[in-house]
Amino acid sequence: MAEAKKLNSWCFVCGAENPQGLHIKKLRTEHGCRCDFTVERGWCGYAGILHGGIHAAILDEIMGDAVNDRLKTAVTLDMTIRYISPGREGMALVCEGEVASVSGRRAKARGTIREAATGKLISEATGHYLRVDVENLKERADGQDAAGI
Ligand SMILES: CC(C)(COP(=O)(O)OP(=O)(O)OC[C@H]1O[C@@H](n2cnc3c(N)ncnc32)[C@H](O)[C@@H]1OP(=O)(O)O)[C@@H](O)C(=O)NCCC(=O)NCCSC(=O)Cc1ccccc1
Repeated sequence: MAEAKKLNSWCFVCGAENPQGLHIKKLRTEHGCRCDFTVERGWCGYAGILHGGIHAAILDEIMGDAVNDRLKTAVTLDMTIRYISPGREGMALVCEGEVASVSGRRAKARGTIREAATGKLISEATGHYLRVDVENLKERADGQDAAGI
């Protein structure tokens, strides 16, 4: 548990130690995971509209956390996002994720981002995840660091 916390403490989405991070606080739900957040100016791209990459980062994190409840430690293999309505600077949003299916080491998850006040759908995603051995993942990353990759 302490090791998992250490591995996540610099997470771009939820890591408390990352000064460049989004500092999103996640909550377990009956069906998976959720977070509530407000769009900051620095998260926007064009004209005060939430950047598509930030949608992706938050959806991936929330779906991944829902999957981790079932597969322990998984990584994203792929994800697909539909951007339905712009998220705007200052808008309060809710992201929810849940596991759609599990088969062996693999899971499929789905997630949504909605406007908190109205429930209006802002974006939705599906993703595939694969259970991995954390130590192997860490060793691989350390090896790449050593090789300057
Ligand atoms: C570890 C692995 C995914 C697989 O490598 P290895 O262990 O060497 O195993 P191998 O290559 O043998 O494959 C095993 C099986 O998987 C299949 N398969 C493989 N790739 C794909 C594919 N792309 N798409 C579809 N399938 C694929 C492959 O065909 C094989 O299938 P088989 O068993 O023969 O039927 C490696 O490619 C990797 O590290 N990728 C980067 C992942 C990464 O960085 N993700 C982002 C960071 S996570 C995050 O940020 C979010 C988060 C937040 C919170 C919580 C959770 C998540």
